[in-house]
Amino acid sequence: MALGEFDLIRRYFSRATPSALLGIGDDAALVAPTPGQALVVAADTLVEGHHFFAGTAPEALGWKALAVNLSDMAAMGATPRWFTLCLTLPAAEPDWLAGFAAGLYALAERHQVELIGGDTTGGPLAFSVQILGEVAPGQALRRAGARIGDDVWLSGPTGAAALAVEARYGRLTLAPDDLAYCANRLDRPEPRVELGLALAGLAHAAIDISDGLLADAGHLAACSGVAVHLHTDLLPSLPLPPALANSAAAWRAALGGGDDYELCFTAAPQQRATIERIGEKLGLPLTRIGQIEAGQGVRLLDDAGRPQQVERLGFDHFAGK
Ligand SMILES: Nc1ncnc2c1ncn2[C@@H]1O[C@H](COP(=O)(O)OP(=O)(O)O)[C@@H](O)[C@H]1O
Ligand SMILES: Cc1ncc(C[n+]2csc(CCOP(=O)(O)OP(=O)(O)O)c2C)c(N)n1
Ligand SMILES: [Mg+2]
Repeated sequence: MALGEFDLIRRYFSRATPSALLGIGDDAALVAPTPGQALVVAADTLVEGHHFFAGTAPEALGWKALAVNLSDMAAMGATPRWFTLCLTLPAAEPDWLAGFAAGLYALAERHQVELIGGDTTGGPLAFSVQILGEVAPGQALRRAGARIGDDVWLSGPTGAAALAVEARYGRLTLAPDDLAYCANRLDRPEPRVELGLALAGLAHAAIDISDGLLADAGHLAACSGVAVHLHTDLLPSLPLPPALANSAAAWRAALGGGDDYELCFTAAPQQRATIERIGEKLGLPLTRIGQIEAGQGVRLLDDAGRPQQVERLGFDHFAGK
């Protein structure tokens, strides 16, 4: 029996929403933000063929649709609370929908965010999530705010997801174990929500790495009116065999690949010990990769402090089209 639009919503996307005043089923949802907190609002879309490959497991898609939005909450130092989901589907397939919902709710439960509404239409496969969170107004982590002399930090290593993209386009061959690691980083990114919360009020500026380390560090530099100096010898290497981890492909991916959903943030050097303790507590490697200087843009320096020539790297939906 064909699954209708309203059956679909009821069956797969209507779990209880105890933290909302009114959840799914009316013309809109009602939420009451915590008094004194600022509401934090972000949205991100995933489109087949642009953000994910046709045939990607539905669990991974449900997970990632929410993960990329939670990552924006993390980058703001916000507590995520509620989200809406706009689904565009070529067909209503029960197995696919059950998988998508399982991936979505697995991550939602982990971060205690509730799906409170959305929209469902027919069309080419795409998902758009809008997320709502909260932060004490003065504590939000912004792209602006980096100060000259700050350390520049990065969570996790970057580049694995972009290596998986290269492999899936057939431009790179990876051994099965290496592909499994990279594909997991691409399909199931872990949004660094707890890190963002720990950094709120501590870091001076932050951004999540979606378009690539150099591009996103460039956004932080531009918003803060400073230069970001990054040291190639400080960049964390991927937990992959050295021949791959040190390859030109891994290097390009780490600097310009994107899809990492790690946080790049700046903080005063006096905070080093505190930040290292946060990393240990969260079991998340936090690496000091550079510092903030007067000037503009991003500079990449080798181990002798010599500036490296870098091409304009980073993901752009419209560049070159
Ligand atoms: N179509 C749009 N209309 C209004 N604001 C937009 C639109 N697209 C992006 N933005 C805003 O531009 C800024 C940069 O967006 P984006 O690069 O997508 O950030 P992020 O990497 O955090 O998702 C954000 O403040 C975002 O809200
Ligand atoms: C099929 C496919 N091609 C390319 C990529 C790589 N890719 C797509 S979008 C993107 C950047 C992030 O997407 P965007 O919409 O710019 O997110 P935002 O910066 O708004 O968070 C990257 C690296 C991919 N994940 N899948
Ligand atoms: Mg965006």
